[in-house]
Amino acid sequence: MQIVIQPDAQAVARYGAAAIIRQIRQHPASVLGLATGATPILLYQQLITAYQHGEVSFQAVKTFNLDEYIGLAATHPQSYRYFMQHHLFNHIDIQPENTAVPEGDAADPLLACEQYEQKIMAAGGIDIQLLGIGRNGHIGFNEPSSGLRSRTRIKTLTQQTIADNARFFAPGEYQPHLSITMGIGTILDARKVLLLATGKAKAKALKAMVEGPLSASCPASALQLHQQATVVLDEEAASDLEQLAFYRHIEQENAALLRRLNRD
Ligand SMILES: N[C@@H]1[C@@H](O)[C@H](O)[C@@H](COP(=O)(O)O)O[C@@H]1O
Repeated sequence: MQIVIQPDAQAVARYGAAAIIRQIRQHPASVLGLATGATPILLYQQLITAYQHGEVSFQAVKTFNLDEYIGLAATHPQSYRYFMQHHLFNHIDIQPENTAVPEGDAADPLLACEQYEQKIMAAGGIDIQLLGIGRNGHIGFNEPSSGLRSRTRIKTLTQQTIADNARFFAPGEYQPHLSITMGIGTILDARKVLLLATGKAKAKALKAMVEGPLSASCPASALQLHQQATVVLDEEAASDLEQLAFYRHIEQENAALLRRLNRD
Protein backbone atom coordinates (compact mmCIF):
# COMPACT_ATOMS: atom_id res chain seq x y z
CA MET A 1 0.00 0.00 0.00
CA GLN A 2 1.09 3.56 -0.72
CA ILE A 3 0.47 5.75 2.34
CA VAL A 4 0.13 9.45 1.46
CA ILE A 5 -0.19 11.92 4.32
CA GLN A 6 -1.62 15.34 3.58
CA PRO A 7 -1.93 18.34 5.95
CA ASP A 8 -5.73 18.53 6.03
CA ALA A 9 -9.03 17.26 4.55
CA GLN A 10 -8.95 19.76 1.67
CA ALA A 11 -5.48 18.55 0.62
CA VAL A 12 -6.65 14.91 0.88
CA ALA A 13 -9.56 15.75 -1.44
CA ARG A 14 -7.26 17.57 -3.88
CA TYR A 15 -4.87 14.61 -4.02
CA GLY A 16 -7.75 12.15 -4.58
CA ALA A 17 -9.42 14.31 -7.22
CA ALA A 18 -6.12 14.71 -9.08
CA ALA A 19 -5.69 10.91 -9.19
CA ILE A 20 -9.20 10.46 -10.64
CA ILE A 21 -8.76 13.28 -13.17
CA ARG A 22 -5.41 11.77 -14.23
CA GLN A 23 -7.16 8.42 -14.74
CA ILE A 24 -9.90 9.99 -16.91
CA ARG A 25 -7.42 12.03 -18.97
CA GLN A 26 -5.39 8.89 -19.69
CA HIS A 27 -8.54 6.82 -20.36
CA PRO A 28 -11.64 8.98 -21.13
CA ALA A 29 -13.92 5.90 -20.98
CA SER A 30 -12.71 5.01 -17.47
CA VAL A 31 -14.90 2.99 -15.12
CA LEU A 32 -14.92 4.63 -11.70
CA GLY A 33 -16.03 2.99 -8.45
CA LEU A 34 -17.48 5.70 -6.21
CA ALA A 35 -18.20 6.08 -2.50
CA THR A 36 -20.56 8.05 -0.28
CA GLY A 37 -20.37 9.47 3.24
CA ALA A 38 -18.91 12.79 4.34
CA THR A 39 -15.31 12.08 3.29
CA PRO A 40 -15.68 12.07 -0.53
CA ILE A 41 -17.84 15.25 -0.62
CA LEU A 42 -14.82 17.57 -0.82
CA LEU A 43 -13.32 15.39 -3.57
CA TYR A 44 -16.55 15.54 -5.58
CA GLN A 45 -16.50 19.33 -5.24
CA GLN A 46 -12.99 19.30 -6.73
CA LEU A 47 -14.20 17.14 -9.66
CA ILE A 48 -17.12 19.51 -10.30
CA THR A 49 -14.77 22.53 -10.29
CA ALA A 50 -12.38 20.79 -12.69
CA TYR A 51 -15.32 19.99 -15.02
CA GLN A 52 -16.62 23.58 -14.83
CA HIS A 53 -13.12 24.83 -15.76
CA GLY A 54 -13.03 22.49 -18.77
CA GLU A 55 -10.20 20.44 -17.24
CA VAL A 56 -12.03 17.10 -17.44
CA SER A 57 -15.08 15.57 -19.14
CA PHE A 58 -17.16 12.67 -17.84
CA GLN A 59 -18.95 12.13 -21.19
CA ALA A 60 -17.49 8.65 -21.72
CA VAL A 61 -17.06 7.72 -18.03
CA LYS A 62 -19.07 4.94 -16.32
CA THR A 63 -19.52 4.77 -12.56
CA PHE A 64 -20.49 2.10 -10.04
CA ASN A 65 -21.24 3.01 -6.46
CA LEU A 66 -20.07 0.81 -3.61
CA ASP A 67 -23.33 0.42 -1.79
CA GLU A 68 -26.92 1.47 -1.10
CA TYR A 69 -29.37 1.13 1.75
CA ILE A 70 -32.19 -1.42 1.36
CA GLY A 71 -35.63 0.05 1.87
CA LEU A 72 -35.06 3.63 0.70
CA ALA A 73 -36.48 4.86 -2.61
CA ALA A 74 -33.86 6.30 -4.96
CA THR A 75 -35.56 9.67 -4.40
CA HIS A 76 -35.15 9.53 -0.60
CA PRO A 77 -32.71 12.26 0.48
CA GLN A 78 -30.67 9.68 2.46
CA SER A 79 -30.44 7.15 -0.37
CA TYR A 80 -26.98 6.91 -1.88
CA ARG A 81 -28.46 7.44 -5.37
CA TYR A 82 -29.83 10.79 -4.16
CA PHE A 83 -26.47 11.55 -2.47
CA MET A 84 -24.56 10.95 -5.73
CA GLN A 85 -26.98 12.97 -7.86
CA HIS A 86 -26.82 15.85 -5.37
CA HIS A 87 -23.05 15.83 -4.71
CA LEU A 88 -21.76 14.95 -8.19
CA PHE A 89 -23.87 13.64 -11.07
CA ASN A 90 -26.21 16.66 -11.37
CA HIS A 91 -23.20 18.96 -11.79
CA ILE A 92 -21.06 17.18 -14.42
CA ASP A 93 -21.52 15.95 -18.02
CA ILE A 94 -21.83 12.26 -17.17
CA GLN A 95 -24.50 10.27 -19.06
CA PRO A 96 -27.22 9.30 -16.51
CA GLU A 97 -27.39 5.77 -17.97
CA ASN A 98 -23.68 5.41 -17.23
CA THR A 99 -24.14 5.84 -13.47
CA ALA A 100 -24.98 2.70 -11.50
CA VAL A 101 -25.92 2.42 -7.83
CA PRO A 102 -27.04 -0.88 -6.26
CA GLU A 103 -30.87 -1.11 -6.41
CA GLY A 104 -31.79 -0.77 -2.74
CA ASP A 105 -35.47 -0.60 -3.68
CA ALA A 106 -35.44 -3.66 -5.99
CA ALA A 107 -38.35 -6.11 -5.63
CA ASP A 108 -35.73 -8.91 -5.53
CA PRO A 109 -32.55 -7.51 -3.87
CA LEU A 110 -30.76 -10.86 -4.17
CA LEU A 111 -31.21 -10.80 -7.94
CA ALA A 112 -30.17 -7.13 -7.92
CA CYS A 113 -26.85 -8.16 -6.31
CA GLU A 114 -26.14 -10.73 -9.04
CA GLN A 115 -27.10 -8.26 -11.78
CA TYR A 116 -24.80 -5.61 -10.28
CA GLU A 117 -21.80 -7.95 -10.46
CA GLN A 118 -22.69 -8.82 -14.07
CA LYS A 119 -23.00 -5.13 -14.96
CA ILE A 120 -19.53 -4.39 -13.54
CA MET A 121 -18.05 -7.29 -15.53
CA ALA A 122 -19.87 -6.17 -18.71
CA ALA A 123 -18.26 -2.73 -18.27
CA GLY A 124 -14.83 -4.36 -18.21
CA GLY A 125 -14.28 -4.05 -14.47
CA ILE A 126 -13.46 -1.00 -12.38
CA ASP A 127 -10.36 1.07 -13.18
CA ILE A 128 -10.16 2.98 -9.90
CA GLN A 129 -12.28 2.36 -6.81
CA LEU A 130 -12.72 5.28 -4.43
CA LEU A 131 -13.26 4.24 -0.79
CA GLY A 132 -13.89 5.81 2.57
CA ILE A 133 -13.60 3.77 5.77
CA GLY A 134 -15.94 3.31 8.68
CA ARG A 135 -14.72 3.79 12.26
CA ASN A 136 -14.89 -0.01 12.67
CA GLY A 137 -12.77 -0.56 9.56
CA HIS A 138 -15.63 -1.31 7.17
CA ILE A 139 -15.34 -0.49 3.46
CA GLY A 140 -18.59 -0.01 1.61
CA PHE A 141 -20.93 -1.83 3.96
CA ASN A 142 -18.58 -4.77 4.45
CA GLU A 143 -18.76 -4.87 8.19
CA PRO A 144 -16.32 -6.76 10.46
CA SER A 145 -16.57 -10.56 9.83
CA SER A 146 -17.14 -9.93 6.09
CA GLY A 147 -15.51 -12.60 3.91
CA LEU A 148 -12.31 -11.24 2.33
CA ARG A 149 -13.33 -12.57 -1.10
CA SER A 150 -17.04 -11.71 -0.83
CA ARG A 151 -19.07 -10.37 -3.77
CA THR A 152 -21.96 -7.92 -4.05
CA ARG A 153 -24.56 -9.03 -1.51
CA ILE A 154 -26.97 -8.00 1.22
CA LYS A 155 -25.28 -7.04 4.50
CA THR A 156 -26.65 -6.20 7.95
CA LEU A 157 -25.27 -2.97 9.38
CA THR A 158 -23.65 -2.98 12.80
CA GLN A 159 -25.12 -0.86 15.57
CA GLN A 160 -22.01 1.35 15.38
CA THR A 161 -22.50 1.97 11.66
CA ILE A 162 -26.18 2.70 12.22
CA ALA A 163 -25.21 5.09 15.05
CA ASP A 164 -22.48 6.73 12.92
CA ASN A 165 -24.91 7.27 10.04
CA ALA A 166 -27.85 8.32 12.24
CA ARG A 167 -26.66 11.92 11.80
CA PHE A 168 -28.13 11.84 8.31
CA PHE A 169 -31.65 10.84 9.46
CA ALA A 170 -34.26 12.88 11.35
CA PRO A 171 -35.02 11.79 14.94
CA GLY A 172 -37.57 8.96 14.82
CA GLU A 173 -37.26 8.57 11.04
CA TYR A 174 -36.93 4.99 9.71
CA GLN A 175 -33.20 4.23 9.37
CA PRO A 176 -32.27 1.20 7.23
CA HIS A 177 -30.36 -1.62 8.89
CA LEU A 178 -29.71 -3.62 5.71
CA SER A 179 -27.66 -2.70 2.65
CA ILE A 180 -26.49 -3.95 -0.72
CA THR A 181 -22.72 -3.60 -0.93
CA MET A 182 -19.96 -4.52 -3.33
CA GLY A 183 -18.05 -7.32 -1.62
CA ILE A 184 -14.41 -7.15 -0.58
CA GLY A 185 -13.59 -9.46 -3.51
CA THR A 186 -15.42 -7.06 -5.83
CA ILE A 187 -13.37 -4.15 -4.44
CA LEU A 188 -10.09 -6.07 -4.70
CA ASP A 189 -10.85 -6.76 -8.39
CA ALA A 190 -10.59 -3.03 -9.14
CA ARG A 191 -7.37 -2.26 -10.99
CA LYS A 192 -6.58 0.58 -8.56
CA VAL A 193 -7.96 1.47 -5.13
CA LEU A 194 -7.95 4.96 -3.63
CA LEU A 195 -8.97 5.14 0.04
CA LEU A 196 -9.44 8.54 1.70
CA ALA A 197 -9.73 9.09 5.45
CA THR A 198 -9.69 12.21 7.57
CA GLY A 199 -10.15 13.03 11.23
CA LYS A 200 -9.09 11.50 14.55
CA ALA A 201 -12.18 9.23 14.60
CA LYS A 202 -10.61 7.14 11.81
CA ALA A 203 -7.09 6.84 13.32
CA LYS A 204 -7.78 3.51 15.08
CA ALA A 205 -9.29 1.95 11.95
CA LEU A 206 -6.37 3.17 9.84
CA LYS A 207 -3.81 1.68 12.22
CA ALA A 208 -5.61 -1.67 12.11
CA MET A 209 -5.91 -1.51 8.33
CA VAL A 210 -2.32 -0.50 7.54
CA GLU A 211 -0.27 -1.95 10.39
CA GLY A 212 -2.54 -4.67 11.77
CA PRO A 213 -3.00 -8.26 10.60
CA LEU A 214 -4.98 -9.24 7.50
CA SER A 215 -8.26 -10.00 9.23
CA ALA A 216 -12.01 -10.05 8.62
CA SER A 217 -12.28 -8.16 11.90
CA CYS A 218 -10.92 -5.15 9.99
CA PRO A 219 -12.36 -5.50 6.46
CA ALA A 220 -10.18 -2.64 5.15
CA SER A 221 -7.06 -4.71 5.99
CA ALA A 222 -7.89 -6.69 2.83
CA LEU A 223 -6.31 -3.78 0.92
CA GLN A 224 -2.95 -5.17 2.09
CA LEU A 225 -3.57 -7.77 -0.66
CA HIS A 226 -4.25 -5.24 -3.41
CA GLN A 227 -1.60 -4.66 -6.07
CA GLN A 228 -2.16 -0.89 -6.33
CA ALA A 229 -3.86 0.60 -3.26
CA THR A 230 -3.25 4.23 -2.30
CA VAL A 231 -4.34 5.45 1.13
CA VAL A 232 -4.61 9.23 1.48
CA LEU A 233 -4.87 10.54 5.06
CA ASP A 234 -4.79 13.81 6.89
CA GLU A 235 -2.50 14.16 9.95
CA GLU A 236 -5.32 13.29 12.38
CA ALA A 237 -6.35 10.08 10.63
CA ALA A 238 -2.64 9.10 10.39
CA SER A 239 -1.91 9.93 14.03
CA ASP A 240 -1.96 6.34 15.36
CA LEU A 241 0.37 4.94 12.67
CA GLU A 242 3.72 3.82 14.12
CA GLN A 243 5.74 3.97 10.86
CA LEU A 244 4.74 7.56 10.01
CA ALA A 245 8.34 8.73 9.39
CA PHE A 246 8.94 5.81 7.01
CA TYR A 247 5.75 6.49 5.01
CA ARG A 248 6.75 10.14 4.63
CA HIS A 249 10.27 9.06 3.59
CA ILE A 250 8.84 6.71 0.94
CA GLU A 251 6.78 9.55 -0.52
CA GLN A 252 9.87 11.78 -0.69
CA GLU A 253 11.78 9.01 -2.49
CA ASN A 254 8.82 8.44 -4.86
CA ALA A 255 8.70 12.15 -5.72
CA ALA A 256 12.47 12.28 -6.32
CA LEU A 257 12.31 9.19 -8.55
CA LEU A 258 9.44 10.64 -10.60
CA ARG A 259 11.38 13.89 -11.03
CA ARG A 260 14.43 11.94 -12.21
CA LEU A 261 12.21 10.08 -14.66
CA ASN A 262 10.55 13.41 -15.62
CA ARG A 263 7.14 11.96 -14.84
CA ASP A 264 5.87 14.16 -12.00
N1 LIG B 1 -21.26 2.89 3.45
C1 LIG B 1 -20.53 4.09 3.81
C2 LIG B 1 -19.05 3.85 3.58
O1 LIG B 1 -18.80 3.66 2.19
C3 LIG B 1 -18.27 5.07 4.11
O2 LIG B 1 -16.87 4.93 3.84
C4 LIG B 1 -18.51 5.16 5.61
C5 LIG B 1 -17.68 6.29 6.25
O3 LIG B 1 -18.32 7.51 5.93
P1 LIG B 1 -17.72 8.94 6.35
O4 LIG B 1 -16.82 9.31 5.22
O5 LIG B 1 -18.92 9.84 6.49
O6 LIG B 1 -16.99 8.76 7.67
O7 LIG B 1 -19.91 5.42 5.81
C6 LIG B 1 -20.81 4.47 5.26
O8 LIG B 1 -20.82 3.35 6.06
